[in-house]
Amino acid sequence: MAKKGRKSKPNTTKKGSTFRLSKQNKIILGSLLMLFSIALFFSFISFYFTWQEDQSLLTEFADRNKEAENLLNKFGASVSHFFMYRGFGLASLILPFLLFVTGLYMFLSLEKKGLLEKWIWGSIFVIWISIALGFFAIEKPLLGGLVGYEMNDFLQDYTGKIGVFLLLLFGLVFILVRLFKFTPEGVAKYLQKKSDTIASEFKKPRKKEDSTENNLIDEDETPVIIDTYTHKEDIPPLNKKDSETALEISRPAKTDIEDDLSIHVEKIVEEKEEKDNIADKLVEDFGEFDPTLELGNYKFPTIELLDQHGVSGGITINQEELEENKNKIVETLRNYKIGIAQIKATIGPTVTLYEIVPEAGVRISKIKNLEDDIALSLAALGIRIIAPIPGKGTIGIEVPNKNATIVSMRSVIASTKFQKAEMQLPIAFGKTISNETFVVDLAKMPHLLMAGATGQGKSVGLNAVLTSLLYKKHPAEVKFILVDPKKVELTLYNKIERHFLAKLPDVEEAIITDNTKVIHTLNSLCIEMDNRYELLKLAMVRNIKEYNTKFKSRKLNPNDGHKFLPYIILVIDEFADLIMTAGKEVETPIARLAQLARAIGIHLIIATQRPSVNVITGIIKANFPARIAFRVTSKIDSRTILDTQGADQLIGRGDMLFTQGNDVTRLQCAFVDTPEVSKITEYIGAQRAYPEAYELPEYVGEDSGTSIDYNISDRDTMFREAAEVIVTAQQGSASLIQRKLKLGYNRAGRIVDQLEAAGIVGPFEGSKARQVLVPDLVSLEQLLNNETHNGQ
Ligand SMILES: Nc1ncnc2c1ncn2[C@@H]1O[C@H](COP(=O)(O)OP(=O)(O)OP(=O)(O)O)[C@@H](O)[C@H]1O
Repeated sequence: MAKKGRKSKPNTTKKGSTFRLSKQNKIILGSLLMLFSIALFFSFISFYFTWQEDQSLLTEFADRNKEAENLLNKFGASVSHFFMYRGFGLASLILPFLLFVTGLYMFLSLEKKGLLEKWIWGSIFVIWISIALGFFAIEKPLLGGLVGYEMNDFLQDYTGKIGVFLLLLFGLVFILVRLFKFTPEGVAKYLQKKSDTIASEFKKPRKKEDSTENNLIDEDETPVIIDTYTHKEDIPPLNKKDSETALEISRPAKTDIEDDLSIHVEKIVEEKEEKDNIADKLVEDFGEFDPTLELGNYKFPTIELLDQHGVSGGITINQEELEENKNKIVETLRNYKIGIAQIKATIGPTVTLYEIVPEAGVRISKIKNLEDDIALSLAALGIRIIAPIPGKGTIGIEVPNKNATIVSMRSVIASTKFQKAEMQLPIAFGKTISNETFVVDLAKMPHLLMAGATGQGKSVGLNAVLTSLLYKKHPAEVKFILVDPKKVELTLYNKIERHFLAKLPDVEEAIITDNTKVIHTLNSLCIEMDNRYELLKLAMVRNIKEYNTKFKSRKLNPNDGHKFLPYIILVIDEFADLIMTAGKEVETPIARLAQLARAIGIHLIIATQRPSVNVITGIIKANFPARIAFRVTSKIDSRTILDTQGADQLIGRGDMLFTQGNDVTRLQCAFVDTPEVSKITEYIGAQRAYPEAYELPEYVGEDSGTSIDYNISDRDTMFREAAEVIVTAQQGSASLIQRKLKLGYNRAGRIVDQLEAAGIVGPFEGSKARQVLVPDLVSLEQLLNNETHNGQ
């Protein structure tokens, strides 16, 4: 079929082409016409200047001796005489133009569609112009030519001069309306646009070059009008319409009346999914979901509940001390032949940072090695040398102030930095060495490891974290799970149980002091984590923030199990104690939570006195990038917690190092005393609360086979000795107990099972000896004592 159709086509074209010129002929004829038109044009122009001289020659056309003045000689003189003098005068110039266009059409084999129209309009123009110029034929006969003069004369005989004028005017209107599509509105619009352009240009005459966009519009628009009037054939009528519409849209405010504006796009915006529509309607009717509404009258604790510790008015600078320390540093370094180019001091609350720029050629390691010597010469503890200070190119020597200033919690809470912090879980830790309030987002950390020897400020640090959050967060937004094996540090928070704490169902005390319950809570948290991930998946969001935003805008239906999710913060004080007694049972869920819980708003804060490697294991460390070190007793401990030394050189009492990756920042922890915490919790506790603490999912513990032996009274009489043997040898094998204590195989095996249940050795590992979970006899002592306390 297709073939047929294709075949028939050439036939028809062939038929048509019998009347048409071939392409070559078209080119030949086209170029001939164009050249002829050019000849005519030059003849006509030249005729205008030479017609008088050449007039006499017209009759002697055949005489070859006579030459005409016209550019195209006798031919030019004759043809021009015919068209210009005897014909239409100046209007004859249109003729070469029409011939040229026709020639061009042929030359380029263009569609001849508009050509006839051009000739018709061309002829009308010729007649109109020649009649119009015929008015002046007596003085200038060439203007209108003979035809113009005669026609003018003829018409004047019947209608008079005014009549001819009116007829010509009508002719002009006819041409404008038919050819240029002139309408009164079009003229008005064009004039309006012009005046706008002029007005705007007057307003900002200098900015013309900058506002290229406006210029483009203006420049574009003006020619569009002119184009449509002058080259109607070149631009199809549709284009013209388009350009007119475009004009209206681009200036709706100015060209349209206000009624037109009010019809605008709102209806299109309303076209949304049905689901969103419902959500929008709900939001419209009830407003966004407000999780704080249940405790709508909740009042955040006031700043007055916190005390202003130490001197008010910030740090006092002791000029003498500064000078003295500077001299000592310079002197010590000079003794070792290290010259200083520059020295600068920044006074912090606890330490002053002396930044030195050594003279050229001094090795940094040389200064670093002098740490002890500088400390000796300054006769001060806690000197820390940072060589070089990251990003500064200087060497820092931190020297403790003789009189440290206490950074009160009140000052950091009141700071603008904290008050204006746009963070999900802002924590004001304290102040930096340059006395700036240090605020970080726990949600970004996303978990925090805290270590420090006893009495160096860990508990105060934990309280600072909790206080920060209590000052910034509504009970609906954040929940704490507090694990406090010491039983005294966090008990104050009992008062806010129904506001801020989370607990397992059917558990009396929200604050967990019993290590066995921690395992249940951790597993329960893992279930909560899995549940939350499921909710996030259903809601098709990636994190808790997006989820809660979607829930607030009522796009998630509570009937599908969706609910507002508060952040859950698990705080464990004395983690070492926990891992010693529960080992893997604690480590595994903690590692799991640490790895996965960030997106669903569960954050862990773990504090330990003993930052040894068997407490802060590799797996835990890997998942806690944010770490805080208070003063520790050895360089090894410092390395364990921070991966660098320095924490052993701190001065204690809240002097701490914070790292969240690479940089280590020295901070003075904000001090919040127990009475202050007590006042805050009382203030919150006295307010209306939820009926219950936030309930965590129930966890049904798997009873392991060895748990029967957990009963302390059922233990073998040789249990303690066996434990000591195992811990001393750091080798968990039954044969060792057999040999050392001269026991039978079965009895030794039973004791090993009991040791496993007590968390002293790890589980059975085939041919390998069991892992010993307690590092030394002191820890063992502590563990066994704890057990007896808990057992009572
Ligand atoms: N930021 C601080 N500013 C001033 N003094 C502080 C600061 N932090 C702690 N201290 C002082 O150090 C003492 C011990 O602090 P804290 O109880 O926090 O130590 P800790 O590390 O928790 O000890 P432990 O591990 O034995 O519980 C506090 O009573 C207080 O006097």
